[in-house]
Amino acid sequence: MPVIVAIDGPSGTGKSSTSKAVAAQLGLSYLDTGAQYRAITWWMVTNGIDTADPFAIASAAGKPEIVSGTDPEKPAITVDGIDVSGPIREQDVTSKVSAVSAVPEVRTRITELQRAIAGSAVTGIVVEGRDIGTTVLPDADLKVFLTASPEARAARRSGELEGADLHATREALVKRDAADSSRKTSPLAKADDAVEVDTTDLTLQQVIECVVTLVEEKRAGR
Ligand SMILES: Nc1ncnc2c1ncn2[C@@H]1O[C@H](COP(=O)(O)OP(=O)(O)OP(=O)(O)O)[C@@H](O)[C@H]1O
Ligand SMILES: Nc1ccn([C@H]2C[C@H](O)[C@@H](COP(=O)(O)O)O2)c(=O)n1
Repeated sequence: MPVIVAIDGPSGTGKSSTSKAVAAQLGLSYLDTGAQYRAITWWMVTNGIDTADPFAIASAAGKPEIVSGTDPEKPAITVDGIDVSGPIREQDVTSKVSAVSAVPEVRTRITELQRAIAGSAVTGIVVEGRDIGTTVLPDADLKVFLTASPEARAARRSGELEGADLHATREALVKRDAADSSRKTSPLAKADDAVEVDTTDLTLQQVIECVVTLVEEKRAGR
């Protein structure tokens, strides 16, 4: 039986790093759903769609073809055949992704893709995002909700970007979390049956070991 693992949480809590490592260690597929929302945002920006206009976003939501790779060792994402793994991490996309991902037509489209990918994972999959445990895969075998203090998350993010301002980084991620948590459709939220792991004082390796143990316990208890 394939094992389905949902990992949700705010920005910078370690979802991607943890999910990739857990999937690689356990021989599972991996899906970065944030990358999918970033990819559709990139397409909107590139095609001159006004990202402040939910109606314009809704009517264009069905147009781009988004293809996600599921190999945790080399995550890949294309839009209409173009590799967008670099451009989707740029500041312009990051600042607009919350607005685009709040549009219900966008969520319906991307959720369908996510369910199809999870359903075809032969050994199982680790899917990370904001609404995986609550909405996309409510029957997941294991749900984990990662948290960390805004200070720890900002320090982690600033470490990735040369010359980043810690205060500005903290403000930007708190603002994005607020937008993602307060949208009407499928907001960032912990599922009632998710295991919450506060990663503030844990190393990445400790978080990975914790989640691997939780998956193994689930598998053993089946
Ligand atoms: N427990 C940890 N201790 C220290 N650094 C960590 C920890 N977990 C993750 N990191 C580092 O923090 C940064 C952000 O991690 P990651 O991208 O996995 O977070 P995320 O939750 O997926 O963020 P986002 O939702 O914004 O994509 C990375 O540089 C990663 O190496
Ligand atoms: N399941 C998801 C995943 C992501 N989003 C949105 C909200 C995030 O701010 C944005 C980018 O995610 P990241 O790459 O930082 O993990 O995508 C969402 O609404 N639902």
